[in-house]
Amino acid sequence: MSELQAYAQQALQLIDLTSLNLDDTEQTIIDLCTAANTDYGHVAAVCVYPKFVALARGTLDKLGLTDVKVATVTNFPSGEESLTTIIKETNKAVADGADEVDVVLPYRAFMKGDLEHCEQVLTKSKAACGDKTLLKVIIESGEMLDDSFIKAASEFAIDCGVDFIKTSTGKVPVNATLEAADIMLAAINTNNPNVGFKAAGGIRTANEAKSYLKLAEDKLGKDWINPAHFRFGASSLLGNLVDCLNGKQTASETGTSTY
Ligand SMILES: O=C[C@H](O)COP(=O)(O)O
Repeated sequence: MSELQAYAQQALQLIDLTSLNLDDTEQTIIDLCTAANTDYGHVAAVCVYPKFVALARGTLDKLGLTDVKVATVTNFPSGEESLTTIIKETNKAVADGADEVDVVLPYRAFMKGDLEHCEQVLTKSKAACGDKTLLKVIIESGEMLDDSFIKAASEFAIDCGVDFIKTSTGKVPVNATLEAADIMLAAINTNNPNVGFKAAGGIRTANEAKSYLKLAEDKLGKDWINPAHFRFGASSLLGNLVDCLNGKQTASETGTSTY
C-alpha cells in the first residue's frame, strides 16, 4: 500500500457521506446509504436533510450498517432561521434517530456582534441534542470577513460546549480550506482537544484528504484522528478514495497535495 493509499484508507472511515440537495428523493437517500459500505470498510456517517433521517436510519439498519451514524443539518444553509425553528428541527431530528446534528452558526449575526442570539442557538441546540446526539457547529469559515472571526467563532462554539466545529455548509463560494482548518485545529488544541473538527465542502480527492489529515497530525497528533474527532463532510470524495485504493487512478486524478 502506498502512502497515499494509507491516507485514503484512513480518510474513508472519517467521511460523513453527504447528500444535501433540494432535489434529493427517498431513492437518493437509499442509494447514499448503500454507497456507505465499500470493499474498504464503511464511512463514519451519512448526512441528509432532516426529513430523511428516519429513512436513512432504517435503510442503514436493513443493510446491517448499524455502526454508520446518521447526521443531519439545522439552520441550514443560511444560518438565519429563528431559534424556535432551529430547536423544533433539532427535537424532530433527535426523535427520528439522528446521531449527530450539524447546526449552522448564525454567522452573520456573529460578525455583527449578536453573541446572545448565537449563544442561545448553540446552547439550546446542545440541550435539545441531549447526551446521545452530537452537536457539530458549522462556522461557515469561507464567509467570515477575516481570519480573526474564524478563530473567534471557533472559540465561541467550543465555549458553548459543542462537540465538533465544522468549516462549511458546502453551499457558499469558499468552503473548506487548509488555512481555515489550521485556525480551527489550533483553537481546538488550545481550548479543548475533546472537541472534534469536520472539514466540509469541496474536498474531492485522496490528495486533498491527505493534506487535511497531515495538518491535523501536526496540530493534534496521529492518535487524535479518529471518527470521534475528525470528519470529512463530502458528497464526492468516497469514489475517488475507492479508486485510489483499487489502484485505478493516475496522479492527476488523486489531486494535488498542498500540505
Ligand atoms: O457538509 C458537507 C458538504 O455539504 C459537502 O460538500 P461537497 O458536496 O462539496 O462535498
